[in-house]
Amino acid sequence: MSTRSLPVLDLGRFRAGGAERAAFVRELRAAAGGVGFFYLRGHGVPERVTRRIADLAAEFFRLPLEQRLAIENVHSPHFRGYTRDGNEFTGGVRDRREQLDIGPERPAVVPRPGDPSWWGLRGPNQWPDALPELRAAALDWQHEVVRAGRELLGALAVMLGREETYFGTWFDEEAATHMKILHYPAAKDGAGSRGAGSQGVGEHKDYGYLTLLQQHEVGGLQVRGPDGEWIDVPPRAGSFVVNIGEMLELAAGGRIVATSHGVVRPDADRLSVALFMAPRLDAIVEPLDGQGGPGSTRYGEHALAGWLRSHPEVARRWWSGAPG
Ligand SMILES: O=C(O)CCC(=O)C(=O)O
Ligand SMILES: [Fe+2]
Repeated sequence: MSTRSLPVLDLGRFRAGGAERAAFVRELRAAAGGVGFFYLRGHGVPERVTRRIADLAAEFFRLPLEQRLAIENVHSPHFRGYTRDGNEFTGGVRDRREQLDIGPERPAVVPRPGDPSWWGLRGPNQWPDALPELRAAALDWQHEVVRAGRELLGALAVMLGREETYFGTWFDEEAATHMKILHYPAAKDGAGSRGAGSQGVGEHKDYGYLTLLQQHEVGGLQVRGPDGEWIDVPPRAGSFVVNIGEMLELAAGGRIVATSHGVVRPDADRLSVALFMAPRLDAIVEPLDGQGGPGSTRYGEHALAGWLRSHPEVARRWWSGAPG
């Protein structure tokens, strides 16, 4: 285990312009091109919004199991809703976490012959009847964090020598933004360090562009450093943890990296809320200047493959004919 810690970047400096902005872009280059993970403050998301979602997340996971299961994701072809502890897989191994997946609130696409299957990811969410205030709080949080994420994408574009609006094309109102509310139950069996049975969520890379993560008091998140060592990412009040996803690594021609990370089972209950900034499902993500890495990728195909891998029950029930 490494004792190094991740850099803390202040997005307010980018907004300030001039020398501050230039300094921010330099720090961003070092952070995004180095470990690929950093803390972000100065993001402008009000504390009222982060506190509210934290409180409601805790309340949601305290609801009786049958109320959580009333919105289980097996009822949704769009992988929306609740996943019970142990029903998600990473690297073929069961994760020990429960979660609520919330995507953009849109009507399902009525499929026509020849339509690509990934359009089926579009559709409505499932919301808990027993906690009606969660809907507004989640959408409010999402709205605020997306605003910060867009600003950061603008800074990354500048860092890559492009206009601030460079990534905007695929991030219009059809963008496949996704939010996940997570609970890692305390490991009562002492499994909370790396080794057999310690997987809160297994080692993975995120598949979109950027992830902004709000963590509460209990840690457990670890990232792979450049030398393969695990670096602890403890919660920092008022900061989000940001990491680069696979599609942004591709879009940036490999100049910034998507870093592997995972969560070890904590010894006390851990809550986190993640926002995955992702482009439209029909986006064709291409390397900047045609440089480096694999060729262009259709985001919808990439995202669907990930969902099918991690949620086999939903895959069996709704997607048995889909390419996988
Ligand atoms: O809960 C966390 O801290 C990380 C979650 C994560 O990496 C993910 O869901 O992709
Ligand atoms: Fe992740």
